[in-house]
Order: sequence, then structure tokens, then C-alpha cells
Amino acid sequence: MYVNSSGAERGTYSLTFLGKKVGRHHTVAPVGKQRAWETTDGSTCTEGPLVSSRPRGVPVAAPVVGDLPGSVPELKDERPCPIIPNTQFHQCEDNAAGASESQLSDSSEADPPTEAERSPDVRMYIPYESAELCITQIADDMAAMKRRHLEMVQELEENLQITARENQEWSMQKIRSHYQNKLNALRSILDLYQGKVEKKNTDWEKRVAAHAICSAVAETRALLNRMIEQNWVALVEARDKLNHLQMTRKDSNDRVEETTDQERSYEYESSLSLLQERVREYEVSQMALDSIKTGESPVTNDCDVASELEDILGHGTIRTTEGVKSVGQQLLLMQDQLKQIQGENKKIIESYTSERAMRKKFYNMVEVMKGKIRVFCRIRPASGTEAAQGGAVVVDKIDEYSVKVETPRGPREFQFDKVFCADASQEDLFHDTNRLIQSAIDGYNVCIFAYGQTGSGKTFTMVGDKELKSPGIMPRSFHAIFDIIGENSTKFDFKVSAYMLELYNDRLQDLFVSLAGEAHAQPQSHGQARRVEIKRNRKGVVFAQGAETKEASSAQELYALFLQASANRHISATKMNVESSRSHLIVGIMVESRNLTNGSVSTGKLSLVDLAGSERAAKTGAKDHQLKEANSINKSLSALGDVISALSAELPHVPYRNSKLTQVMQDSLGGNAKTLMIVNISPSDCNLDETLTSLIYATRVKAITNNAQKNLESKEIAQLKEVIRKLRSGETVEEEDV
Ligand SMILES: Nc1ncnc2c1ncn2[C@@H]1O[C@H](COP(=O)(O)OP(=O)(O)OP(=O)(O)O)[C@@H](O)[C@H]1O
Repeated sequence: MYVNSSGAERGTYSLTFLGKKVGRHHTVAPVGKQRAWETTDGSTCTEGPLVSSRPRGVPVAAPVVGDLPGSVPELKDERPCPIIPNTQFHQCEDNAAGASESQLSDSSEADPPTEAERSPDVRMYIPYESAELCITQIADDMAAMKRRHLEMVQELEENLQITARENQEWSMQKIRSHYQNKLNALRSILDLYQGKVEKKNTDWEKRVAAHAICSAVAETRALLNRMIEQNWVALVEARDKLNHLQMTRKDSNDRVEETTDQERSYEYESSLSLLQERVREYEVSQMALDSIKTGESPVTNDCDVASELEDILGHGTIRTTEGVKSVGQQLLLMQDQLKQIQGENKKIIESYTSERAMRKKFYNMVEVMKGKIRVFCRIRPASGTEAAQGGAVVVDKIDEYSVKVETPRGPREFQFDKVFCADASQEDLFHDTNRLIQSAIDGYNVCIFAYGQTGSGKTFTMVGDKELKSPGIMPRSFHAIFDIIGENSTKFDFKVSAYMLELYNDRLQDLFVSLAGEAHAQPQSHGQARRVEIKRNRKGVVFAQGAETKEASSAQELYALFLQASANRHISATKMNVESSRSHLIVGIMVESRNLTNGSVSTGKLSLVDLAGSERAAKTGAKDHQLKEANSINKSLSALGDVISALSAELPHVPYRNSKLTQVMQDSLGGNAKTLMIVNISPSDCNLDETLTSLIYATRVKAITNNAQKNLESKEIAQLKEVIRKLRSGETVEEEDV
């Protein structure tokens, strides 16, 4: 062994390996003399003379320190000992070996070091056997250290688990109390709103009563008009009769009847006065009614008429025109009030509707805080075929949160976190989805999936149209991820990777594995390239074992990977959809972010799932292998339905294992993910049954509670995990790693 003696010519040195002291070295220093050093087992080794002093004829390994404790190994040959890497001498600070050192230093003092010995590149020889002994010793020590290391790692791993559990419980408690507080705050807001709405309702009732009065006024007005009309008709009739009677009398006078019938004359006079009286009555009534209607004072010179009018209209109405005016004015006032009340009613209805929407919004917020799955409903426009068939539109959006379906048994209303009607754009939909992308980057497990019958618009929602004019949630998410990453690049270090799978005929297929040449092969031939299995990690997060994961450093790269994978997807034309998905598409995007300030690492996963649609063979016209595909799709969706039913009914057993689809979705339904379901429906009556089924399932999904947790590790935990990973894979672990 040769070592560099620069800077340490004399004194005691310790021999260290990986920071552990394995021996102690006593410098003898002078040229031609030997140096001695102790190994950890107490034996002493001697060194040969300096290389540079060899020409001076000093024997290479003649032991001169025979009185040192332990046996001094003899030098058998003069070969230089092998180099021990990482072995250094350090000046020892303790003086425990003072005695032997002073013995040796005597001779050194007598014989000062030569120039060559002082030179920094002087090399020293250690006898081969001593070195061999040391190496064995070091090797043993290393083995012991490695054992200890492994024990430590195991201990650390256990501690890590305990700490993680404690951390989890602690943070769970914290999160729970945080959310409890938020929940309480929201509840009080809700109560406040409830109070407001009740107050408004009371007001509303009062207004309705006022409205009833006004309606009565309106009715009275109509009645008055009718009365005027009837009175006028009666007046005209009475006048006609009077005229007729007077004419008849005139005629008989003209004929100069010889005999005057006293009786007839009397009869005539009484009829005449009766008719005249009636006409007068009608005329007075007409004046009274007109004055009520117009609010104008009736003008008459006839005292009798005036007194009659007074009787009808009230005392003083004739003499003080104010009185009559007041009747008309009151009427006009009431009309104004009616208008005002009608305006207020409109406003109240508007504010009631907006408060109702607000209440639903808060309710949804509380539900999301409780961990309930969010559900959006999207109504697609009527398709060309549906329009050609002349089918009626039976689905309508009532407000932002409600959808109404006309069924033969009457209308049915469904409530969701948001309802998008046919004219809602892809941007509108994504706008409400964006927050979930941020959550995935923050370290949450997020799942967005589209559900609905075949041809209802799931692929349009998730992927977009073929011409890329209206990109869907997937391409928009890719951009959103990298936009958020770009905004935070000074604070975090990000790594994005993705896997893309399809579940075809209950077989998981890695879409990154090219199926070129197999595109038209029979279904059985698919999936042979690589076996992909669904597993769950300790936190319950689902991952695809065996699936290829590719890294992407930009949205464009991620989209290119997506296009590459999509080319391998199973799609074919059916009667219901020219490009019907024959498989469930599962895109998993993992985002690892390392906080540059505190070193903590979070790992989020965004799962984007475009399910195949349920279909009826009679409607889609599926035959042969398409029929097999349809059966497989329906079977997996039925298993999904069973899981949804079990979870919403809070049954103790949830049949996740019944299908690969439910295994893939396990963490998204009743698991630890933040989940958003988009239920796609057709507006047409020809799909009424399927629409109702989809909406009923979606309502059940709304009742499922998830327990979303952030996948965050402190710097220390992340480092220890890295050490464990290195040790497991046989990589060397540096001292500073631990
Ligand atoms: N909101 C929408 N606006 C315009 N067109 C739409 C909308 N939703 C769906 N479509 C159109 O309707 C047709 C069927 O949609 P899509 O392929 O997305 O249905 P799907 O539910 O994925 O069907 P499948 O389950 O058979 O794959 C497509 O031509 C699509 O472009």
C-alpha cells in the first residue's frame, strides 16, 4: 500500500474507510526507517522505507519496531501493495498511543526527514501481508457495516411507515377539522340564505295577496264595462220602445177615431210614463257608470237626476267633483299599483330563481367538500338522423343545475353539479374542469370520465371532433398541465409521464405497443404483445403494471403520444354512430413535482377515461364480432352499474372484482380520487329509455363519497425511499444519501 504523506509527516494517523476508523498509524518518518500503524484489531503493521530513499540501500521491509505490541508481519516480497481506494490517513487527535509514538518519535527526532520525504508526492510502501490483513479487516468491517446499514434501512423503513401512518392520521385530522370548519361556515351561509329565501317567500305571499286585490280590481273593471254595455243596450231598447209607443199613438190620433176609448188611453199613458221612467233610470245609470269609469264628474242641470246620481255614487259626489274624481283616480292608482306589483313580482321571481340556483350551488359545494363525486350532465344537439326521423326533443335544461325529461308518465327532474345544453361549447365544459387539473399537479389522484349510451357524445366530450376544431377535455388537459407547470417552474421541478390503455373485450391493451399489421386482425390476437395488469399501491392508487410509461416534456409531445396511442384504438361504424368506440380508453398522466424550497415531492395522477357506450344490438345493428364487442361493453358497464349501486347504497361489499373496468375505476369510485363524471345524453325521444337510465345512474354516482388525499412526501421520506430503491436494485449508496 502506498499513501501520500503530504502535510502529515509525523504524529499519529487514523485509517478510515467510508468514514469509519479502521486503523491507527504512527509515523516514524525518517528516510530509510520504517513506519508502524495499528489495525483495528490491535495488531501493528510496519511500513517500508520511502521509495525515494531506496537508492540509498536501505532494505525495503526490515522490521525495526520489534517492541511494538502485537506481531509485526514480516515482509515477504518487495512488491508494492495494492491500492486501497478511499483509504486515507488523517492526523489523529487523541494521544492514546502516546507511548509508542514517543518511542518512535525519539529516533525521528534524532534523524530529521529528508527533502524527498517532505516532498508532497512521496509514496510510502506498506508490507503486502499487512495490507492484505488490513484489507480483510476492512472487508469484514464493510460487511458488518453493510449488515448494520441494511438493519438501519429496515429500521428506517419501519419508522417511515409508522411516521407516514402518524402523519396521515394527523393530517387527516387536520384536514377533517379544516373541512368541518368550512362545512360549518357553509352551513351557516346556507342557513342565512334559507332565512333570506323564507323572508322573500313571506314577502312574496304578501305580494300575491296584493296581486289578488289588484286582480279583483281588474275583474271589477271588466264588470263595470259589462254593466255599461248592458245598461246601454237596455237604454237603447227602452228608447226604442218609447219611440215605438209614441209613434203608435200619433198614428191613432191621425186616424181620428170616433169613439175615444178611455180605458185604452189610460193604459197608453201609464205605459208611456213607465217607459219614460225606465229610459231616465237607464240614462242616470249610464251617467253614473261613465263617471265611475272615467273618474269625471257627471254634469246635469236636472236636480232630480243629480240627487239620483248622488244616491248611486255617494253623498257629495256631484256637488264636489273631487268625490267623483277620487273614484276614477283610485281606479287609476290601483292600476298603477297593479303594474308596480307585477314588476315587483317579476323581480321577486327572478331573484327567487337566482337564489334557488345559488342554494343548489352551495349545496353542491358542501357535497364536494364531503368528498362526493361531482357529476356534470351534457345534452348533445339532436343528430341528423334524429332530426330526419322527426323525433321530439324531450330533454331540457331548467337552470344551471337541473335537467327535465318529458316521459309518458309526466316530467322528471334531475339535479347535477352542472348541466350543459346543446349549445354549450367545449371551452364552457373545460372551464369547469380546469380546477381538477390543478389538483392533479398538486399531488391528488384525479379521474374524469364520460358515461352514456352509444352515440351520446362521450368521445366528443373527452377527445373532441376529428377535425380538431373543437378539442375535448384530453387535449385541453395536456395544455393546461404544461401551462400550470410553466407558471410554477421557478418553485417546482416537474416530471410528466403517461400510459395509455384500452379495455377491449375485457382485455387490457397497452396502446403504446404498436399493433401495426394487426389492425384488421380478429379480436383474440390483440393484447398478446404485453400483459398489462391492474394493481393498487399501498395508498390504494390504481396503476397499470406492465404498461409502457412514456415521459413528455411539452403539451405537444404528450399530444403526439396520445395520437400515436389513438391510432391503435378499436373504432368501427355502427348504425348509431359512424365512429363508435368499441373499447374503453384509459389515459393515465402522472405528474411528479419536487418543491425546490423544501425538497418535498408530490405525485399526482390524472386519469381520463372515455368509456364505450351501452348499446342495444337491435338499434346498432351489431353482428358477429361487433356483437361480441357489444356484449363485452355491456357486461363491463353492467358491472360498473353494480359497483355504483353498491356504493350509493353503502353496502358492505362492493363488487369491484367483477370486471376489469371496475378494477381500473376502483380508486375513482369510492376510492381516494377526486372524480368528475360527465353523463352524456341525447335530447331525442327515440333514446328516452337510455337517457333515463343514464340519468338515474349518474344521480346514484352523485351520492358516492370519495376520500381524496394528497400524495405528498417530505424531503426526508423522499430521500429514504430513494435509498431503499437503490439498495433494492443493488446500486451503491453514498454516505451523504443517508
Ligand atoms: N356536444 C356536441 N356538439 C356537436 N356534436 C356532437 C356533440 N356531442 C356529440 N356530437 C356528435 O355526435 C356524434 C356521436 O358522438 P360520439 O362519437 O362522441 O359518441 P360516443 O358517446 O362516444 O359514442 P360511442 O359510445 O359509440 O363511442 C359524433 O359525430 C359527434 O361529433
